[in-house]
Amino acid sequence: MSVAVQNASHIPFGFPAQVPPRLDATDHVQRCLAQLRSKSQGLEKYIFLNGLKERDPELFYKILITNMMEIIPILYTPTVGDACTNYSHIWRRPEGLYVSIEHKGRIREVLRSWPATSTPRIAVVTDGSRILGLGDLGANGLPISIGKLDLYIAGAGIKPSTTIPVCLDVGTNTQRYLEDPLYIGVRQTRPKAAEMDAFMEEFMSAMAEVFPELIVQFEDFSTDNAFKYLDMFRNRYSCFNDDIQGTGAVVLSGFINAAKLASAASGLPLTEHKILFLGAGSSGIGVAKQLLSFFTSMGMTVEEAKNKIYTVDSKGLVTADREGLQEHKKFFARTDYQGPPLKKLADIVEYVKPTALLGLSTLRNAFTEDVVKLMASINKRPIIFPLSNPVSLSEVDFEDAVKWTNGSVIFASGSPYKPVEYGGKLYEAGQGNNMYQFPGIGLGAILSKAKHVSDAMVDKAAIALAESLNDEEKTNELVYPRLHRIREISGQVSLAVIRQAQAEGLDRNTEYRNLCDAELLKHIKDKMWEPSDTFRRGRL
Ligand SMILES: NC(=O)C1=CN([C@@H]2O[C@H](COP(=O)(O)OP(=O)(O)OC[C@H]3O[C@@H](n4cnc5c(N)ncnc54)[C@H](O)[C@@H]3O)[C@@H](O)[C@H]2O)C=CC1
Ligand SMILES: CC(=O)C(=O)O
Ligand SMILES: [Mg+2]
Repeated sequence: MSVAVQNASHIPFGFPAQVPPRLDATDHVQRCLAQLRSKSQGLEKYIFLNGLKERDPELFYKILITNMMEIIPILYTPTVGDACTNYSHIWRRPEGLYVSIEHKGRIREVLRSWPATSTPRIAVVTDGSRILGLGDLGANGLPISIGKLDLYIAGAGIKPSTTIPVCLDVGTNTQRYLEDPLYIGVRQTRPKAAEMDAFMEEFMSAMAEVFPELIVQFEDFSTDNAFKYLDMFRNRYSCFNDDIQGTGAVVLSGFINAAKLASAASGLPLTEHKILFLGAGSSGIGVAKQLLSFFTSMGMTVEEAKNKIYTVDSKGLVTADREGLQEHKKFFARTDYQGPPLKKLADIVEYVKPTALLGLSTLRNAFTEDVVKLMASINKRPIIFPLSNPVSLSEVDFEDAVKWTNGSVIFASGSPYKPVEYGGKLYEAGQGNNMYQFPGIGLGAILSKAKHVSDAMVDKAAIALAESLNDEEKTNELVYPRLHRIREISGQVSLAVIRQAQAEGLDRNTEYRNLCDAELLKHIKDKMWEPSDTFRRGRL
């Protein structure tokens, strides 16, 4: 092997660096994995991977794509939660786009400074105000945008250079960050609604002007703003909200598969299921709306479908007679409950007798032993989905759910759990996380150049995911496909999204209209970016 000389600018005093004579690309993958595995803490692994991505992005993505089960929990939930919480302290280099409240009036200029080497196609945009279930992390929220985009790249083959991770640095209401001398964001509290709305207007119109081919994914905005900005922008720009729509779609699809398993055991038709949500925020209400849309597509009236859904917030069962009820909670507020407010979850489960209990509350261990056992006494196969992230906020741990239901639980969680052995059988947890949806929704929107991301496109994405289980996964009673198939799944989701965009005339790229499904699927797969296998071979 020839020995090349690298002119690496980080070598002190300008000495040229030399690649060792026996450096082999395949061995180097193993070397990097060994270095990663030698670190005991999740955050150290995150920092290591981040450094690898800077040094050798092709190698980083190769390792990610070929080791998803191991790497995704580091770059994404749960470890990305630690990375965000500590971002001001672990920050090493610029790796995304910060648009600050101080840039008001000149946001276009700031966007134009983005060093794009390809036409930008997808941006994940957070304002850091509700990162996972960890609250207002301000400018520390950037790693969530980066992590989501790494999933776009690994899970749907989006070309890295076409992605833009964005954090809107508009302040934080978290006192410990405002007092932290190393905090990297503007040191002020969040603006009032009118100022924030004007900022968002300028930002979105600048994004559309500077990056006309771009889809915007809103991520981890606090509840009110999540709903508000989706409503404000969804018919004007190509955008969607991952926490409302992506989560809605992924949980609907897991619910469909879980309900089939539960109904097979109980004989109860799908239309007789009752769903209880702990958490009535952006994701809880997003999922409830997606379920409503599914039930109505099965022939139910809106009232009948709504009647299947119960929501609970920090004050208990959400009822219409409650004073000062927030706007987004009103639609699903119950009008049929008479009696003193129901506050305890066990009492609410006793009253509702749900077939499915879904947690999007950020409340660790909210599904207590008595609640889980009650679900198991009401249902032969209780559906229990603790969906809050990261895993430290999960409403119930997988092992407990299996044990307390004597193995009858149908389980999916927001963050990953390892398989559990119980009574001589191995149980696998599903991962009900929007990562199964947004890469395919985004890819479909990018390829079709969708004018908007419609509700029907999201509905179709959910059904495509539900139908993507293969025979092995069905035999093992999984409710989501195995993660290593994510590219294949994203292809199917993307196909469904493109077809729906065509049906609604939202596809600005009309070239795919004449392709049959098999041809279009092949085309989608051919479009997926792959890291080069050479990894810097040119320099080795
Ligand atoms: N698995 C997935 O793909 C996703 C999971 N999530 C997770 O869902 C959680 C919630 O996210 P959002 O809905 O956006 O947050 P949010 O702040 O909009 O909503 C939280 C809801 O939980 C309720 N809540 C809080 N404390 C409670 C208590 N003690 N008892 C009952 N209810 C309580 C609140 O009243 C609110 O309705 C987060 O942990 C987030 O990471 C969010 C999106 C996707
Ligand atoms: C998964 C996700 O989007 C969240 O927890 O916010
Ligand atoms: Mg989110």
